[in-house]
Amino acid sequence: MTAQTAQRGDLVTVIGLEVHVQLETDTKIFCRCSTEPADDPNENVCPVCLGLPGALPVLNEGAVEAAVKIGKAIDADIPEETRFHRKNYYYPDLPKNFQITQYDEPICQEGELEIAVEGERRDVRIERAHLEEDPGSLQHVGGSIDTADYTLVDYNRAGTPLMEIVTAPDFRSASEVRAFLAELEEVLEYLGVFDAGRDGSLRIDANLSIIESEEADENGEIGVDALEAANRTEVKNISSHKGAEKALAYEETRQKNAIERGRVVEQETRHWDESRGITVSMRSKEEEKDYRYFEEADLPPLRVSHWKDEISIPELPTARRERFQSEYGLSEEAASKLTSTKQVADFYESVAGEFDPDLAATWVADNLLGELNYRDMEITDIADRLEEVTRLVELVAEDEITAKNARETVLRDMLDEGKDPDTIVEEAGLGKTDDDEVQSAVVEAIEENPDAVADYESGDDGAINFLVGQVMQKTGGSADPGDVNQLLRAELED
Ligand SMILES: Nc1ncnc2c1ncn2[C@@H]1O[C@H](COP(=O)(O)OP(=O)(O)OP(=O)(O)O)[C@@H](O)[C@H]1O
Ligand SMILES: [Mg+2]
Ligand SMILES: [Mg+2]
Repeated sequence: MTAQTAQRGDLVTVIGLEVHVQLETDTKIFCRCSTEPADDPNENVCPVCLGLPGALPVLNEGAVEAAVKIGKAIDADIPEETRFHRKNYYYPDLPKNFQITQYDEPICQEGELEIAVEGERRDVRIERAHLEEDPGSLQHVGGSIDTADYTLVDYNRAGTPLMEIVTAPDFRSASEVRAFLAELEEVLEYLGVFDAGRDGSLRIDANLSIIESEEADENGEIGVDALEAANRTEVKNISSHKGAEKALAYEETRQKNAIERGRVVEQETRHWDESRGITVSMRSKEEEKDYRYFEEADLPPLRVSHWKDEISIPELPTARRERFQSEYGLSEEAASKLTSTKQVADFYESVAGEFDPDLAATWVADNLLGELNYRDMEITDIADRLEEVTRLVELVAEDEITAKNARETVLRDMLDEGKDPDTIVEEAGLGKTDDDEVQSAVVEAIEENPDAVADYESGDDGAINFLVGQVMQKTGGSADPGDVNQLLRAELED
């Protein structure tokens, strides 16, 4: 970082994230209540997740399995043994007045995640990732958190398994944060431990501080002492990538303005108010000692050392992206699109295995994803119809229908009307017309349009397009326009 520009150039933005990921398990982390979205508030609850006195937690094996998968994916150290602690705080979303979480022996330590920023790859360090229970959710009625008339409490969410992933303060801009969140979500979905479509499944606390560039060394690196000494704010209540970007941009400007005016940035917890697009001060930052962490005596320490050998994870997006380029000769852009979710990548590979990889790429990346996107759908919405899509690609590969008809009629009707490709081809008469029929349409078009023929013969090459149009009309659009063009020219030569 060189201090060439005045004032603002002298300040470095430092960001670290705490990302709370809801793990996809059937039941909650310490009881057997369902994690499915419920119709009514306080429906999926029991003495354990309501925190009634005397109720005892039992750890959900599925949550630990998911945590180990995440640990392997971020190349974290998974210790011999992991423990749970009580983090004490008083707030209505948590009826026990403590949250069962992990403290100094979390299930994952010191991992990393590779991201690409402006074409350059680099690692973001993950300090730790630990398991904990989600608190209940609060609904503020008649305003925001600081202005509401009253607040309703819903414990359906209480006890949903969470993985809190804590990054090192390695980000220097909101766009790096965006790249990280996108990559993280992709990885989590590949692992099958997370559903991005679920409301509130990813919630972010964003920590931001502004540090004078004099604190940085010649490589722009800022030392641990300076990072620790800096006053940071922690912005809570961010539930989307967009929200994170906006909240960080707001916070960056707010802190820089304060510094430029000679004011001190308070170390505090702030709340992101999505509807107003601002962060508001909530409280001074609580310190570790405020939480009176102590060991959760109701849960014995858990030996996890052997789990990592027994649990396997699939090929991850970055590796798969690279393999798609080398194995199928795809561009980086196509490979990225085709690996954006595991389902898309798996489907691409099944199609590429049967037909030409390039044709498969056009069909999956451009046609299918394009039409799905237009309809606000995902590949998972047509999971049971992928065989039909493969059949459609086969019809094109075997030259039974034109690519244009396949794309513009068959695929669209498949998605809009739920019919299978063969039925659509038959009903709409899209099967490629046989050569005789095309040939006689060519002869007819020439006989019926002497003016266009005369124009063509006197050197107006454009007149051929009119004749092509006539033939296409006669064959109901099922002839190949390029072939028709050739046939017309050949016929007119004679
Ligand atoms: N100078 C800094 N500027 C911005 N972020 C920082 C800075 N120093 C540390 N951080 C980030 O702050 C976060 C600290 O999270 P951690 O969960 O360890 O502590 P906490 O926020 O105090 O605890 P809690 O879980 O109770 O919120 C990390 O994401 C880290 O990268
Ligand atoms: Mg934290
Ligand atoms: Mg925090």
